[in-house]
Amino acid sequence: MEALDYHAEERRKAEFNLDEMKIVWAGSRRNYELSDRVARLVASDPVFRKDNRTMLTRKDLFKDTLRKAAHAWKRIIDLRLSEEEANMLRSYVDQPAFTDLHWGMFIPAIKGQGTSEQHEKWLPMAYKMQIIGCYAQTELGHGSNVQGLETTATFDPQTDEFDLHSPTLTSSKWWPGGLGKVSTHAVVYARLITGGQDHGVHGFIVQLRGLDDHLPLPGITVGDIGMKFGSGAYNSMDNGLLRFDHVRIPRNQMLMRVSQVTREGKFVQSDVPRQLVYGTMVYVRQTIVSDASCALARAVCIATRYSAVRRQFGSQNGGPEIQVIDYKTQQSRLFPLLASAYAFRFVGEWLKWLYTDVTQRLQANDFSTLPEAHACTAGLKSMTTSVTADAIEECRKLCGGHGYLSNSGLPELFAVYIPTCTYEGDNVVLLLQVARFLMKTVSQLGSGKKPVGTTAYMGRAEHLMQCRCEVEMAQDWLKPSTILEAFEARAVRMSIACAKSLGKFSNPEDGFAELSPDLVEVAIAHCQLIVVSKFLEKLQQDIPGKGVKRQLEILCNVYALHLLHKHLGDFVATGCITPNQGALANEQLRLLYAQVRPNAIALVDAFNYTDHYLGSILGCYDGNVYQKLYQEAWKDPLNDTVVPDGYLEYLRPILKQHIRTARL
Ligand SMILES: CC/C=C\C/C=C\C/C=C\C/C=C\CCC(=O)SCCNC(=O)CCNC(=O)[C@H](O)C(C)(C)COP(=O)(O)OP(=O)(O)OC[C@H]1O[C@@H](n2cnc3c(N)ncnc32)[C@H](O)[C@@H]1OP(=O)(O)O
Ligand SMILES: Cc1cc2nc3c(=O)[nH]c(=O)nc-3n(C[C@H](O)[C@H](O)[C@H](O)COP(=O)(O)OP(=O)(O)OC[C@H]3O[C@@H](n4cnc5c(N)ncnc54)[C@H](O)[C@@H]3O)c2cc1C
Repeated sequence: MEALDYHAEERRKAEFNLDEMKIVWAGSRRNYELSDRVARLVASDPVFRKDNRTMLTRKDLFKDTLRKAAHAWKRIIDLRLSEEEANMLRSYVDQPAFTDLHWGMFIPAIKGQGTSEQHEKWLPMAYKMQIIGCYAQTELGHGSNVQGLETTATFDPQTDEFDLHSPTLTSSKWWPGGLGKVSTHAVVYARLITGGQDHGVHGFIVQLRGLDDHLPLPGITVGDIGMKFGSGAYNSMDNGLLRFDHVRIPRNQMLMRVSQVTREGKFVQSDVPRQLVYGTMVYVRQTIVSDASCALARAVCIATRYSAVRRQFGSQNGGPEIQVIDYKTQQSRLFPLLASAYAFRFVGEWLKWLYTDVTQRLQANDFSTLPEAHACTAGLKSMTTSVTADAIEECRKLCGGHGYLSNSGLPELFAVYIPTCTYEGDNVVLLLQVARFLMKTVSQLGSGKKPVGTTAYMGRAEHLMQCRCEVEMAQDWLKPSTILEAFEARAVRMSIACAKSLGKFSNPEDGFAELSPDLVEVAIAHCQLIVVSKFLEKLQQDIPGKGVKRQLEILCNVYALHLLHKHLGDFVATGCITPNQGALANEQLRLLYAQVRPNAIALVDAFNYTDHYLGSILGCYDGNVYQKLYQEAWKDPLNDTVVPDGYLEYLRPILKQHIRTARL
């Protein structure tokens, strides 16, 4: 018997080859096949069930997380999965866990900042999970300001050891994931002190718990920091606190790629830039951009599928009501988010390439592209996560009342996702880093130093400052060069205007602080330009499959023109376009939405998410929403009994009070 599919008609409308689009989304046929296989493996395994987790107490949720992590590890070993497959498996398990930090930060920190001897000693144990580690940087008093950390690591030449100490309450490590209850080790960031001199913040490998009894080692106080936002969600993670009372570690546990301390206690700064101490954050910010596209795609998939099932108003002669996806307002809220998911996917792919490139250069002692890699990872992490967090909430609203049900999957997705705007660098703080980079680039424009990479457009500032947009009809906005020039002109004009305003301050730092809200806008304009330009570059590639490239062109235009519409004030105020050209862009946008409409369901099918991973009744593949909602309601523990617990103690006395009152 053929399976019921409420979306069958929608799927028939698609004007492109879905299988080829799935490959574009996955990045390659190989990636598609790998991720499809691993996603199904997880979905079919009862241990990875997650539909009940919002009902669990914190302790039960945490134990469930440990069970899943142990089972995942067993599957990884038994099936001899590669590192890439293992990472995929953990991400499809879809439950924040200590393993994210062990594999995502502890190991990369040792790899990036350790020497080859340190790699040889620590990495084999970490890869086999004989030790489990976390990334302990943030403190109670300081997170963004890494240079303000207070934990000290004082070298003692007598014993050839460092003495780790938390001198104040605010120096307590606070937030590291996996620290609270699991990690046996941590990379701890502390101020290095030798011979009474402070050499700033460096990383140290520190054992926290006994490998036999899991008890904290002498001098170490460690625990969980408490419940976080939402039920379920990030509470599966043991974000922790940590204090040191003169804990001793051997000298060779300082990560010594960037700087060294000799046996005599001499501090040696190698020719590697000190910013490499921040290298793990650059790596993780890059992964967060790709993850943003996944989270956004997930929310959009749920909202799109539900919008095609949900009908409201407009029944004629007893016929069906209108699918809410056919309302223009629904399309104008939903389709830009769909386009953004694809845009973030492609910029994430490009950022991965940039990161790989900078890593190879660093190995060859070429540090020239490090500032750009920092600016790109910081800016794109900030922009994509802010958009995604807002988009998940928008998708909830697009699903009306049912979006607020836990089993829509959206509340939990939101709760898990939103800290991404804060961790790995507060989004505003990171945009200010991008702005610094841009202001520096502008200040060097007259010096003959040609801007390269993502700021190459600034080298054409003279043209971009006075060029005029040539759009006369709505369809003129479909020309890639017209779109690109409008975004470049807006970014360069905003940058130069800010640089000029900064020049009016006698103290540049005062100016930077005063103008920081404008500088944030400049950074956003630059990041949006990067995303638009990388989407356009993607379209230059050979993309096989009937109609696939055409759909991507439509999505790229939707992405760019919705931004133009949203930030019309910037584009018009900087004289990049006229108000009439802005209106034509909006007209074109409406036409584009009509082209997306028949393909919408297939465009979200291309994400290839299993129902398990989506975790949403509203987004399930077959669209059988109402029956599933009805069945699911009966599974709620409140429905275990017809009359609720507490009736006799609390309800009945109130309900019966009129009888007593009447008797009085
Ligand atoms: C299998 C699993 C796969 C993936 C999972 C991955 C990960 C795990 C999952 C999720 C993550 C979960 C939790 C998150 C964990 C954390 O949150 S860890 C803590 C993160 N903390 C931060 O991000 C702190 C943010 N603050 C900073 O980064 C910096 O302090 C600052 C950049 C804001 C400022 O630093 P300062 O030292 O004060 O710098 P400055 O004076 O402003 O700048 C000096 C120069 O250095 C340049 N620079 C700054 N940062 C970097 C960098 N990272 N890389 C390269 N260069 C950098 C800056 O541009 C300045 O350059 P100049 O040329 O202008 O001198
Ligand atoms: C779920 C979660 C997991 C985490 N995991 C880890 C982990 O594994 N390891 C770890 O070390 N840390 C971890 N952290 C800590 C995280 O990295 C920090 O919270 C983050 O870097 C932000 O720093 P903060 O908390 O000090 O924010 P603050 O800097 O105190 O920010 C507060 C406000 O001040 C503003 N602000 C701060 N500085 C400036 C400025 N210069 N200019 C303008 N505005 C400014 C910010 O925009 C924000 O609005 C985690 C945090 C969370 C929420």
